[in-house]
Amino acid sequence: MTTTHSNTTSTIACLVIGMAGSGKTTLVQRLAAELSTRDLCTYLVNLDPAVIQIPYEPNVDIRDTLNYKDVQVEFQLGPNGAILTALNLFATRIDQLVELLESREEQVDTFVVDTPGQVEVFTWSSSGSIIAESIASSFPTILLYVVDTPRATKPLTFVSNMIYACSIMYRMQLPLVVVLNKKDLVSTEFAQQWLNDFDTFDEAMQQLEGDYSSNLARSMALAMEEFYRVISCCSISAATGEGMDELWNCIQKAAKEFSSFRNEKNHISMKQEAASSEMQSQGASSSQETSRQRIAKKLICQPTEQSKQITQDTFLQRDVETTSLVEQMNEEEEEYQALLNQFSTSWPSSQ
Ligand SMILES: Nc1nc2c(ncn2[C@@H]2O[C@H](COP(=O)(O)OP(=O)(O)OP(=O)(O)O)[C@@H](O)[C@H]2O)c(=O)[nH]1
Repeated sequence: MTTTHSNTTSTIACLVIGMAGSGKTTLVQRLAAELSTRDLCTYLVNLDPAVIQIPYEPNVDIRDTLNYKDVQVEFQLGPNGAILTALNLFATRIDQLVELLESREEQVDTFVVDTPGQVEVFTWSSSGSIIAESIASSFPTILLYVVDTPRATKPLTFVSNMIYACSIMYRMQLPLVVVLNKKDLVSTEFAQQWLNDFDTFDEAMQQLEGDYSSNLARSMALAMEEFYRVISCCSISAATGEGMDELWNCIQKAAKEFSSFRNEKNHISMKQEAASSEMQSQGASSSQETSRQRIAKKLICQPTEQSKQITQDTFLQRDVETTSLVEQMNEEEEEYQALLNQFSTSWPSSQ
């Protein structure tokens, strides 16, 4: 590393995640190169144990401590199981990684962490959460969710990708930047429009009118509007370097939002703790109260005849439909009561 730490902001940690082949590794390389032209120093961490070649020189490489092939043989696992196990083993040493990063904080502007191609291995595993949470306990940490834009030009694929991004953000409780990659291959304008304006997305969906999946996608896109409001989005080409200014701005903005995400999280857990101690002091009736809330959630999440009907109707009437869903819940008091009894017996009273 030839560059020096700017000392203007505290060191930001970026976790680069995304579907296989979306361009995560290329982005890590590009980001390091771009930031070095601004005299900003990056520190690169590779957490993909199965990658054979990477186009950058990582400062920390999971492959130095774990041999993915040995893990596969030793634990008799398939490729994905071995990646997950390697990550689990690495997570047991996460304190060492964090100590190392902390010791570099003075010299480094940005830690960039490359994650396995199998996105679910990192984002849905305990080890992924442990690694992310440990880094976030020491540095403002953000998620860069890389989208393979040429593969997301169909509304259905696009919305599936966004649902994934949304679920990761809420699971990890970290600010997320959607990075629309490969803009040298396809214009990313369509995606920006779909993110900013539901009507444009709806127009695209009208070509699939009547198809069950199109109704589902519209329904999902509507539900995602809130998520779209809290994320940042930028268009880049990791291959050519186009859009890197915009990306760096988004990273800095997201890092500033990190503390409010954390405060929100603390706020939620404090509220949960307060609710739980109140429940304990109030005894069994409160525990039924909580079960009731859980069941209400369950009923809303389950596809009912009513909700199936909703997916077939125009969403202009969604408020009316939502009201009737609530009414239906009230009508289903009998089923509700049966579920309540079932839950009251199967859930421990402390729940
Ligand atoms: N044209 C173009 N190709 C890109 C871009 N970014 C990445 N690629 C190509 O996309 C392919 C996958 O890129 P990687 O960086 O390996 O993607 P990845 O997400 O790290 O892949 P996995 O780790 O296997 O999931 C490679 O052939 C890259 O050269 C881009 O902005 N434009």
